[in-house]
Amino acid sequence: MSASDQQVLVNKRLLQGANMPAAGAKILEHTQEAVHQALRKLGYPDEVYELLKEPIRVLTVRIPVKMDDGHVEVFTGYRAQHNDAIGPTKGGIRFHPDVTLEEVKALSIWMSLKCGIFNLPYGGAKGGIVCDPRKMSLGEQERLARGYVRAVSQIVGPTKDIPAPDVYTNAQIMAWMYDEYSRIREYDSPGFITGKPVVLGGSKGRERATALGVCIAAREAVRQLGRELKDCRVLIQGFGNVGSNVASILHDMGVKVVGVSDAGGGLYDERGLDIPRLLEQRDSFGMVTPHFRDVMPNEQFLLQPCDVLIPAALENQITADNAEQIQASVLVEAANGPTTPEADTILERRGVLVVPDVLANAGGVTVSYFEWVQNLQGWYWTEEEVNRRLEAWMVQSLQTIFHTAKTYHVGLRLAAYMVGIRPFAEAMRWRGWV
Ligand SMILES: NC(=O)C1=CN([C@@H]2O[C@H](COP(=O)(O)OP(=O)(O)OC[C@H]3O[C@@H](n4cnc5c(N)ncnc54)[C@H](O)[C@@H]3O)[C@@H](O)[C@H]2O)C=CC1
Ligand SMILES: O=C(O)CCC(=O)C(=O)O
Repeated sequence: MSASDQQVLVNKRLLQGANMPAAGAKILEHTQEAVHQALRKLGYPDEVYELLKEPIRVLTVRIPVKMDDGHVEVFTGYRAQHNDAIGPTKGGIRFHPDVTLEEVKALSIWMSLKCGIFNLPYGGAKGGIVCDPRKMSLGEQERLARGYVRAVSQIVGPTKDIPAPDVYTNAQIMAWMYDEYSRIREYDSPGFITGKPVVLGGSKGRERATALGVCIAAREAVRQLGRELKDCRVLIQGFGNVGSNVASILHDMGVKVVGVSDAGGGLYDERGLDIPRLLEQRDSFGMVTPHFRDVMPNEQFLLQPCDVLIPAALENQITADNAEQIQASVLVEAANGPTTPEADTILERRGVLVVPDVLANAGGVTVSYFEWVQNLQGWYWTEEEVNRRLEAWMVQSLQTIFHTAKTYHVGLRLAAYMVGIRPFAEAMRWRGWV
């Protein structure tokens, strides 16, 4: 990429940054509309929607952190708990400069939908801190992670709300948070958080679980079109926890991965990329393109020839601006919210099969649930057991959504919202809330 191309990208990014509150509000609005539509289709009255359209609890916190140069920086963080009618709430914590309250609220609703689809005994939650960990030392990240736990400690816990990793957070950050929470409570509490290192009670298989679920979803979706995944060319946007593990699993399955990208742009080779080499070169923030000169802008990357496109980065990547030109016939949403509603309409008209995020990427929270169960029992499973259960739960949930879509003559996204939201409406009714 030339220096002027890079400058255009930087300017675009800055502009996107300036628009973040509006983008977050739009995501929340669209999520609310979809939840409303699903509830109406199921025949629930509007008072059910009134309670489900916003999280029942949201906490905004200010976290002072002593930076390495001695000055104190104050970070803003959020925790949104969507609904606790079924059980404690559950969902990841994101460290990212573009985090907004509205985005975190929408993400908490999506977490409820995932838990509903997979019959997990949880409601959804999500956390976020407005920060850029790529520009912070490990010590600064640790102080921020511990400060966040102190700030939200009243509303989280193994029977209240159980966090996990998300964008730019990982097993190390979960370990610091677990340690801080255990110190505050004065007892060891591994069930407080999932996605921990295995030696601290993390589940075997959790690190790859989201990606494994995505690959199973891709395999089953392609079969719906009468094809096999091993005969498809796959393009993956994002090379972090999810994207890189998707690439690794597909490579092991003998599938040709023709493109991968990160925040710096994309790499494409129609003969298939050397995935093991890219995995070795990738850094802890999912960057691999700095090792290459022939890097294309992300906008161009998404339009490259492929059969299956797997967005595994951030929201709003497939939009009305590029949906007409996307070449894939199957799109599997590994990221949360990668497709805008306008793009969804275009893709549906074009006959592209879209497996929605709340179905495709819920392997992560499913194995987080397995981790929590193992922590509560003190009885740990082998990786084979974890993967076998995940495979069975994924296939069952995919079949349920395909079947619901056919029965109600709706698209997969609306079917997923219907299946995901129904348990909350029912639980609230039994409890006498509505
Ligand atoms: N980690 C998990 O278990 C789960 C993650 N997800 C979702 O999957 C997505 C990715 O999450 P992780 O892999 O955990 O995050 P990560 O922080 O490990 O990786 C993010 C990747 O996206 C890339 N990226 C950032 N901005 C980009 C841009 N503008 N264009 C292209 N690439 C860009 C980064 O360079 C990096 O490769 C997010 O939407 C997350 O919410 C969903 C379910 C579970
Ligand atoms: O593992 C979890 O509990 C939540 C993962 C997550 O944040 C997500 O699915 O978006």
